[in-house]
Amino acid sequence: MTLVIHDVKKEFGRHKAVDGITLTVEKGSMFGMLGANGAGKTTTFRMILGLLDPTEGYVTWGGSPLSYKRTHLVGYLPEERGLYPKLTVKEQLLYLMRLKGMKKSDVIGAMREWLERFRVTEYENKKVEELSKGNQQKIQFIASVLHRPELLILDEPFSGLDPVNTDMLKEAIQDLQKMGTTIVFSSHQMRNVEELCEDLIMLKRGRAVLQGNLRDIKRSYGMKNVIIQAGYNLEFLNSIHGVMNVEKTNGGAIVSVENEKAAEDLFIAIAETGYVRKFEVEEPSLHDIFVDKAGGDDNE
Ligand SMILES: Nc1ncnc2c1ncn2[C@@H]1O[C@H](COP(=O)(O)OP(=O)(O)OP(=O)(O)O)[C@@H](O)[C@H]1O
Repeated sequence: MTLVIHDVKKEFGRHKAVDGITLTVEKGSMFGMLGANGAGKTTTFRMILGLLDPTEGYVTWGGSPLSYKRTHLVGYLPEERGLYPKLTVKEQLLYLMRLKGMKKSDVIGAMREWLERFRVTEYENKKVEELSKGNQQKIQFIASVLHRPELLILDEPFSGLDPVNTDMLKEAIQDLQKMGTTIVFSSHQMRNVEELCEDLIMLKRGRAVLQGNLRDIKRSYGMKNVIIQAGYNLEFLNSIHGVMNVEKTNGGAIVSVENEKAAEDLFIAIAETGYVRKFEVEEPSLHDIFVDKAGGDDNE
């Protein structure tokens, strides 16, 4: 089973929310969908799920579109969390999983395993509205995976979770991947994306500004960070061609450069100036790449 998104566009009136995205997600992989607010992530998820029809192009899972008839194949954690506040956790999960065609006894068994895993067994018979936001989110996550979907779509799964719960959820997601689930998720927390996914797409105004394997992207990305330790003021480096930013640190600076050539020029400049205790060229973080590519308001 492969998820295929082929030259997909979605227009709302004259507004192009998604403007020609093509990507493939192989079975069992974890794929990151990144982009600033309004870049088109949720709209793309809704088209994958068959909740929205593309204006152009197509989306398929295992060769055909996901319609309501194939809803048991997919799990979805929507961005706007939508549980029924007056139902208990058990009633809620029973209701949602019956819609997916699951037997009551199977739902109860799987639910108890998940509640235990997320350390919330005491909430089984509590109304959803009585739970904290983070715990509601755990329940909603459970609702998206209880029926063991082949394809799991997670829209901002970590938002609103504390660090302990974030780690718990991360582990659960990784375990699902190990079991063969194909996972597509969005997150504004780049650290989580770096930890979890191998491949990604970065959207800006509905278009891909970057796409591919995360490690390849980092390696081939021109921009680098140079970590320097030297006992004198390094602000003069600002005037070197290709230097984007000089951030002072304790005993030195972190200098962002446009390419490796600029790093070389830096090296020569400071070696001529005085003693250098440390000079290290680092690949950019995904955060740096995001700000460089998907941030800002320019029309690249
Ligand atoms: N039903 C709709 N009608 C009109 N415009 C819409 C509709 N849904 C989304 N849009 C617009 O499409 C664009 C993309 O929205 P989308 O929700 O896909 O972005 P996103 O990347 O998920 O953003 P965020 O990170 O804020 O969740 C936005 O400009 C949004 O206003």
